[in-house]
Amino acid sequence: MRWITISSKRTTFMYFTLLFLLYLLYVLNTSLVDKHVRPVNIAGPISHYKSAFFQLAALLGLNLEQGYEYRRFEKNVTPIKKLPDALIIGVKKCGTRALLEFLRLHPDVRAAGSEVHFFDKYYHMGFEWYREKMPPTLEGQITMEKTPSYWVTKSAPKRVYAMNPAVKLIAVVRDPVTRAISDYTQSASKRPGLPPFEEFALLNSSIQWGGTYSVDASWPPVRLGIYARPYRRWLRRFPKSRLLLVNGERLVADPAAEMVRVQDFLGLKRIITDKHFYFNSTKGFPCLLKSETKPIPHCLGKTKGRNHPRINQSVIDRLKEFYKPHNQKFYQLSGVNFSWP
Ligand SMILES: Nc1ncnc2c1ncn2[C@@H]1O[C@H](COP(=O)(O)OS(=O)(=O)O)[C@@H](OP(=O)(O)O)[C@H]1O
Repeated sequence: MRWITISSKRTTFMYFTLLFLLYLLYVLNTSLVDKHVRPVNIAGPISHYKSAFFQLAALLGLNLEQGYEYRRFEKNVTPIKKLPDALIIGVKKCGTRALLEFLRLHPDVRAAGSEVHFFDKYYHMGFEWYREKMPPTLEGQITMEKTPSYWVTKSAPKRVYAMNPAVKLIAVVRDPVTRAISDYTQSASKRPGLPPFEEFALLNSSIQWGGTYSVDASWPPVRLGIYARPYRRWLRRFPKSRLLLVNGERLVADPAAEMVRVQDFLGLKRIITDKHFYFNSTKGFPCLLKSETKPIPHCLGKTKGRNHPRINQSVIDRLKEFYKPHNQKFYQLSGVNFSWP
């Protein structure tokens, strides 16, 4: 009789220990999965129970998996399309494509290949349309998109904020004089016979006040180099800490260093390093080694890194003078001195 009591106590104890272990494994299993980004489906919760059960069985020395994959540390296996977590909002001709291509080396970044133009052209299509344009991402990966015209779209800050007030923003900036020439070079490549840069940059009858030229600030390639105005507009909606300014010149001279800043800002592990870049002297720009182990060289296409026409030095000097106060304003607002000449 006494033996039966002891035996049943032991069984009850074993029973509760097993239940406790099962519970513990279930909690451990579910805590490793972020349910927020998981699509709603019953397969997820069921798989937690399954794996907890198999783990418990394994602890007891039994192999009951019979072809089931061991899923304890597995992240979500169903890629889903999300609205962007981060955006490259500009600036046109400052190296936005290069930045996106560099970021794509990171395994935790997925980006839309082409410019989506949602916040400037297609906002009326709605967020669901926008989400569909995004690549599928796994849990832990961030979704990105780049459209440089967002920088100067007046309604963009408000619209982006409506999508996600916690979104991270990146703007690449470069010396506005070189940026203007780059912008013109792009137009000239599409329209052979376009009058020279100087004719657009300076106003007609521009020799005033004993030889000083007057800059045409309404010409888009010139106007776009006044960074302070759009920057201030973005700062009305987003804190400075959420808008990273990438130095376009450094992105060419030392891409790895600039990518450290970008990865830190996006909360990514520092995976993109100097091992991913080499300087291609024919192209005159850094190109990519797509994988550290099996390096595949890759340069940006022909439309990136074009030869610029030679511009009259006096026009360049006049543009530099023109931009000086605007640059100072921008340095003041951003707290960064880009030292553009
Ligand atoms: N690694 C690398 N390879 C090639 N080009 C590079 C690179 N890094 C920065 N850049 C500079 O990027 C300029 C084009 O800028 P964007 O990509 O922002 O142009 S666009 O607005 O998307 O049209 C492009 O301008 P151009 O030189 O006038 O072609 C380049 O100066």
